Amino acid sequence: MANPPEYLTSLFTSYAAEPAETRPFVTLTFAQSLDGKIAGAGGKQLPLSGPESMLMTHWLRTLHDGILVGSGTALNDNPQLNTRLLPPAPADAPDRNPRPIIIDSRLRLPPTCKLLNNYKAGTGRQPWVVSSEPSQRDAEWEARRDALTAAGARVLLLPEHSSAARIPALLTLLRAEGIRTLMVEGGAAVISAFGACATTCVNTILITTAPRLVGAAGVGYEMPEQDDEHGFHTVETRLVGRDSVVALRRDA
Ligand SMILES: NC(=O)C1=CN([C@@H]2O[C@H](COP(=O)(O)OP(=O)(O)OC[C@H]3O[C@@H](n4cnc5c(N)ncnc54)[C@H](OP(=O)(O)O)[C@@H]3O)[C@@H](O)[C@H]2O)C=CC1
Ligand SMILES: Nc1nc(O)c(N)c(N[C@@H]2O[C@H](COP(=O)(O)O)[C@@H](O)[C@H]2O)n1
Repeated sequence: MANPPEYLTSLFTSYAAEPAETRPFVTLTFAQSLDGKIAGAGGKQLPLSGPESMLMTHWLRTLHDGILVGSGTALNDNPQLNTRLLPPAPADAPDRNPRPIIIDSRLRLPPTCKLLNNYKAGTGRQPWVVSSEPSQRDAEWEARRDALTAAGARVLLLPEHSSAARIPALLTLLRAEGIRTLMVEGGAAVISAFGACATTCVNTILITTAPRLVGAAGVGYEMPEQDDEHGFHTVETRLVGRDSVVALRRDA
């Protein structure tokens, strides 16, 4: 397959027709177990997605300008967030990788992480690290900023906001920096934070559910009750390999 599957692209076709927005279109997406866990005990990273739905996730990545994770995921998983599982694109094709964006107030992302190594190797875009708490900015923070910048990252500053205003402010900043479409992959705290403002900040929720049970010690997340009046509606339900994939869209 040389292009993303039609059932994915059709989720986003209306975006192109929308007028200029002040925030990116946001897709909140992750893989979970049947009992609603996204990681194992102690945050152990789990291969929940089967090969087919993992491939789908990489196609989904190609449909977004940016891909966002929290510092917890960046430190725990050392992710790559690129599209390396896809068949090679023609040499003259535009870069299909989304820009990795890490929310990391304390700038704990290691300069030796895979995201920065991939950028240097040409297998990923330059990571942006967003620091949002001025109170963290001391000599140590400045040294970490300098080390990350030297390693190739771009460090962006987000003015301090209340907890409820932080995600909207982040989205406004990213749109001003050219991110029109944003895929939010996690982890638990970030999913919960986007979930809490989903009716204004999230356009699409796409959840892959793997047929396994992780147990009570696994890492879960919080979502508000679905409110049909404020419009998240199921627009796709399908089996991808052994996993079920459900997509919800918020009404415009
Ligand atoms: N199954 C799946 O699809 C996925 C699973 N995971 C799993 O999730 C786990 C990591 O989750 P978790 O530890 O919760 O870490 P997160 O990746 O959610 O990162 C949390 C951090 O993000 C920063 N942050 C900035 N703004 C906010 C905000 N408004 N709300 C919340 N956090 C904010 C904070 O860091 P700071 O103070 O540094 O700014 C916070 O500590 C791992 O076990 C990983 O394997 C992760 C992604 C997908
Ligand atoms: N779609 C999906 N399925 C799983 O089973 C997962 N564990 C995840 N995790 C997310 O993907 C990141 C890893 O990405 P790379 O393989 O390194 O590109 C991980 O950090 C989570 O964000 N996703």
